[in-house]
Parts: sequence; C-alpha cells; structure tokens
Amino acid sequence: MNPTKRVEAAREAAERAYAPYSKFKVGAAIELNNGDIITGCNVENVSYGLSNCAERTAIYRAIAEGIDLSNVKAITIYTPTEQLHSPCGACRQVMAEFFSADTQVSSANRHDITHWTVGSLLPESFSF
Ligand SMILES: O=c1ccn([C@H]2C[C@H](O)[C@@H](CO)O2)c(=O)[nH]1
Ligand SMILES: [Zn+2]
Repeated sequence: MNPTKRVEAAREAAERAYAPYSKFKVGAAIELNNGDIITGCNVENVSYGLSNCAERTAIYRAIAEGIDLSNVKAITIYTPTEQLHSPCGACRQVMAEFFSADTQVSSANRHDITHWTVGSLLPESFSF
C-alpha cells in the first residue's frame, strides 16, 4: 500500500476541480494492485444537480478507459480543508457497484488521513 502516492495524486486532482459554485474542491485517486492511479475531480454545473463528485468522476473515467476494477487496492479522496470529509451517499452506492466491500476508502487533508471500507460506509447496500 502506498497512501502517500494516492494522497498526492488526489491533492493534484483537487486542484483541477471545477467548483465555481460551491468552491469546495475534491480530488480522488484510485490505486490498482499494479500501482496504476486513476484520478478524478468534482465537476459542477450552473444547473447544480448535474454536478459530479470526484469519486464518481474517477470511477467513470476508469470504466470509460476499460480498466478492470476488480484490481482496485484503495481509493483516497482529498479536500484542501481543515476537516476530513467522507464520501456522499451517491458515491458510496457507486463504489459498492464497482469495488468489493473490503476495499479501503481513505479521506485526507493536509494534516490527517482516515480510513474506512466500502462495506463500513454502506452497510446492507441495495442489490438484486
Ligand atoms: O464526497 C464528495 C462530496 C462532495 N463532492 C463535491 C460535489 C460538489 O461539487 C461539492 C460540494 O458538495 O463537492 C465530492 O466531490 N465528493
Ligand atoms: Zn459523492
């Protein structure tokens, strides 16, 4: 595991966030078992409900690039804020779709990092 590499990649991705409405910039970095990193940032819209979170941007980018998400080691999100922030409900559901329940999910800022798993963030997730 290389949390520093993911934190740095997520921090750089947060700098690319398009968040003129909320001013809340988020970056995400998915690390694969082979060490490859796929990043995402939040992308907002003047029609606010169309905004996409950093986590889902990274996951959808990976899908679009044909990356096998059964090989995910961990996902880290980064916010340039004083508090740490956990992923929203929509992103938890999308993570549950593509990542196994034991995949590590981390949230970092410039001071701290905290860790969960997909299963702990969305217990008893919907499926059929
Ligand atoms: O886990 C989260 C929570 C929020 N956001 C984005 C959505 C929106 O652009 C901004 C404020 O909600 O932060 C993320 O990217 N990830
Ligand atoms: Zn989200």
